[in-house]
Amino acid sequence: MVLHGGPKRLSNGTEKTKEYKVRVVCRVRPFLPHEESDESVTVEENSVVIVNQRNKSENLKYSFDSCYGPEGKQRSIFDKDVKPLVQNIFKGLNTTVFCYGVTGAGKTHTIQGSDKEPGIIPRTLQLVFKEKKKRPGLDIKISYMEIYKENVYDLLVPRESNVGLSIREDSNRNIFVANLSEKTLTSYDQFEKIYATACKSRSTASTKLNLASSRSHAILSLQVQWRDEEKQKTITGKAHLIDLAGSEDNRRTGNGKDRMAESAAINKSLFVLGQVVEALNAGATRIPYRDSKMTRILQDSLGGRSLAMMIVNVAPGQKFYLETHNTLNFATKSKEIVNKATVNEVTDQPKFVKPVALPSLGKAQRVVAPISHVSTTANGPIKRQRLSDTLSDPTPASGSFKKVAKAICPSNSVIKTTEIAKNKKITDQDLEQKVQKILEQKMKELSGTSQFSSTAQLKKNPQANSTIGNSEAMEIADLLTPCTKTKNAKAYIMRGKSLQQQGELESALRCFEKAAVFVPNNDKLRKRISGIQTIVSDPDYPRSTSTTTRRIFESSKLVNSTLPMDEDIKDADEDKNDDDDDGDYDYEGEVQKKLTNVEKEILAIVNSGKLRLIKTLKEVGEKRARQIVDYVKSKGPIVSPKELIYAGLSENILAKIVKGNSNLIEN
Ligand SMILES: Nc1ncnc2c1ncn2[C@@H]1O[C@H](COP(=O)(O)OP(=O)(O)OP(=O)(O)O)[C@@H](O)[C@H]1O
Repeated sequence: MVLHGGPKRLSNGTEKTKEYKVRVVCRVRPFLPHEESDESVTVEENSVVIVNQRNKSENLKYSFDSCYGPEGKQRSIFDKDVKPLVQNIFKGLNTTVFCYGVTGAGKTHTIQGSDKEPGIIPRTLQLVFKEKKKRPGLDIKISYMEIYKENVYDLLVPRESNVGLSIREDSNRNIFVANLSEKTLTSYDQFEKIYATACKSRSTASTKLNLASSRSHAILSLQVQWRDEEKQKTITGKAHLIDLAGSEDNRRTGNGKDRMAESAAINKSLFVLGQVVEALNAGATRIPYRDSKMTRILQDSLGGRSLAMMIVNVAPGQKFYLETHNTLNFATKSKEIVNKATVNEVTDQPKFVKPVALPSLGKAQRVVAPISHVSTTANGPIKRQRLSDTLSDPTPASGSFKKVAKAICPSNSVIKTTEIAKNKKITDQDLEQKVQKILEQKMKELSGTSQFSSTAQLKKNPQANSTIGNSEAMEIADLLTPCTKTKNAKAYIMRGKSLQQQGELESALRCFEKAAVFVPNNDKLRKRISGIQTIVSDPDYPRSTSTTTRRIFESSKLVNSTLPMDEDIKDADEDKNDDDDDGDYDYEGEVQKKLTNVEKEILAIVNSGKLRLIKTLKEVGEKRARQIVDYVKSKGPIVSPKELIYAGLSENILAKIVKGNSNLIEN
């Protein structure tokens, strides 16, 4: 059943999961003192009406769940729309509110507000502290981050000690940011101080359209947790309050060089957001969440398990017509997105199993999960499980350690569950070693001979294992934890990379093929393999000559084998918990199919990431080549030359590059 509208319709019953449409609310801000007013945008009940500038006798009407005109007050929006949604955190649900709109449309005003007119974040915290008066046991925590130029930064730590953080996914498919700090709050005053300091750290700058324009997406995550003694459960609710950076037209914002890179990152992530919405509405099997950090973080809020509300901020006036039109169209499409709200409950651990101390687990497990609850149990089927995850949450619903151990151990296993449970100081490394032992024992049993190499040997020298056939290797891979699979894949990829650099393509190919056994869904790796296969199967491939000749031959056949290696490794990393790419819809493949042969050649040269090679392209001088290299280095291989628009190249220049290099095919 799909419920439309707001959380009012969420049942309180025993059912833990319900489908919900994203609630979309529109807010049109008043004219600012320096703006010339007109009547081109008006609000009628729950609709926004704009005058069609192409045919002024016509009006375009957009309907939403709620609409607020210029007189709309912060309090009304909160009380009528936001509060009913966010108070679902006291039922153990995840909720998200995000503001979307063009630069200067009022997003920061709405979500953050000012001392005189507090916005959604301070009001939500006031609500939570009011609730704490009724439930003193309520534990309140916040984290606050920004995504600036595609890097994630912690806004609760001093700017100078800030390093970019990684986004990860746990075995329950919850997205979280590794090493993001969180603060436990005991009073509203404490929150105000922390929040005021954090807001100052956020990246803002002045543009022609907004004196204090936010140059980043900011995400405040609030977590409330309490114990339900009656049900013997710990319940967690989360609210993610998000101020997206504004989409912008660089000609109108008057962005100079400094602002351009920021603007490219902002526009790209908002473009991907549009693609995510399109893909969700089209029912595509692959949703491009991973194409930007912001959509990756919003994954749970768009088509995920969070109750979500989008506030669409609109600037009034004819001069914003195009932006308003685009924003409202986007908002209309977003109304169709369906999320599945799930209660975050963790049943008490059985008395006879001692919990394993959290600090003894791996780094990524120790950090707080600001985006989704890491150890929820009512989140639907668990696809793959890390041994360490199981230990951190040994509840029956998430699969006990015993179950996992049994799956990979013979009955006379070297590890006993009780031994693990008793041993509070067990580390990930200990676990890996123990698992390795079990695997070696299992492999011996499988082979009955010494021709089976151990995984430890495989790691040290991936090539040494050439006697293992693929089916046997796959059998071994099946026994491994996702983490071990990734490690093995990485070892092979690294070895392959080094061999490829030495011009030993055939040996490199063997390594990449072995890596693929562990990460069979890694598309980039598959492409690399097929690229190398094409080269080595070429009758002219100079097999027995010097490595230099082979390298020259390879670079003359610029194909997928030249993808920057880190991409495969990154993918191997992500592969461990990800089934997204198993889907039938291959977004990158689809884009590449539409490329002309010249575009494909240009793409291969660009993706080589080599300055010297890129400079050989006509219309690409030193400066442009550097822009391209920097972009490919930071973002990985691009899928179409058109993507270079985000590297700062204009559409005109791109057209010239494509035209100017048509000889790449003729020659
Ligand atoms: N509802 C409102 N009432 C009064 N003033 C408003 C309202 N909304 C926005 N403003 C004012 O408009 C200006 C721009 O708003 P704001 O900074 O919130 O825009 P933004 O969408 O966050 O822009 P950017 O994406 O550039 O950060 C600010 O001076 C803000 O105080």
